[in-house]
Amino acid sequence: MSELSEKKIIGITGTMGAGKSEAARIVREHYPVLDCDRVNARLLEPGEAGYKALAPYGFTGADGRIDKRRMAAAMFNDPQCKAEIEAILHPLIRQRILAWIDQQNGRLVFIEMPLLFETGSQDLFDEIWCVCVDDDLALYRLKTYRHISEEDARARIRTQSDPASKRRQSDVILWNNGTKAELRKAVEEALRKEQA
Ligand SMILES: CC(C)(COP(=O)(O)OP(=O)(O)OC[C@H]1O[C@@H](n2cnc3c(N)ncnc32)[C@H](O)[C@@H]1O)[C@@H](O)C(=O)NCCC(=O)NCCS
Ligand SMILES: Nc1ncnc2c1ncn2[C@@H]1O[C@H](COP(=O)(O)OP(=O)(O)OP(=O)(O)O)[C@@H](O)[C@H]1O
Repeated sequence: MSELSEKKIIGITGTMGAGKSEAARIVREHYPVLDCDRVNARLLEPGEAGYKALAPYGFTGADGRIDKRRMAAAMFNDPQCKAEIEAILHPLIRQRILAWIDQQNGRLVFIEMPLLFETGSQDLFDEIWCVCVDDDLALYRLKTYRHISEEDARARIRTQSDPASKRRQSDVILWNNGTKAELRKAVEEALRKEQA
């Protein structure tokens, strides 16, 4: 168990488009799951800590909200800008994760964290599950179902650590090259092992 608490804290990670959210949706039917992309989106809302800290970057649109397309274009075309923004947002995300963990009473809690390894966050977790998919299938799904251009998806994926290294560092591998029903089976099997 983590030194942070008596709970078992499980991280769900994987490359962009691997199916983390899909896996998390199934886990959420049984256990609490924190979605770090949502935590980050919240931090970027007007008045929130991330929004305030990013004011000098001029990403705010006419409606007073951060224009995420503009922010993504800046970040994924300029490694220096990306590093600066991450240095602002990642510690804030970590703070929110710790606060959320503290509020949970259950024995098992899950955190969906895309950049778990990239941010060196392994220390937060008792176990890490990695959702994996072939590269071409991830790009196809992102394009077809999430309407993200292949170019934008590739730009993000290029900056993430490679899937094989994520797999090597994970305790459980959930392959998602098949149907959603097959992913559900794999997730439910992993959950059964936790309950055993
Ligand atoms: C660039 C931003 C504005 C794009 O917002 P958008 O709503 O389009 O995407 P969303 O936040 O839902 O992320 C979708 C996926 O993009 C990938 N991604 C997001 N941020 C990053 C990053 N810094 N590096 C690599 N990949 C990333 C992840 O696979 C993530 O699951 C947003 O992702 C952001 O603020 N990123 C910086 C904070 C961060 O690192 N978040 C991810 C870890 S919690
Ligand atoms: N087995 C599957 N069959 C068909 N579509 C799938 C499958 N798994 C996931 N998808 C779809 O593929 C897309 C990408 O999956 P998902 O959003 O879960 O990935 P993710 O790893 O959370 O990506 P991100 O890093 O962007 O958050 C979604 O539209 C999802 O519904």
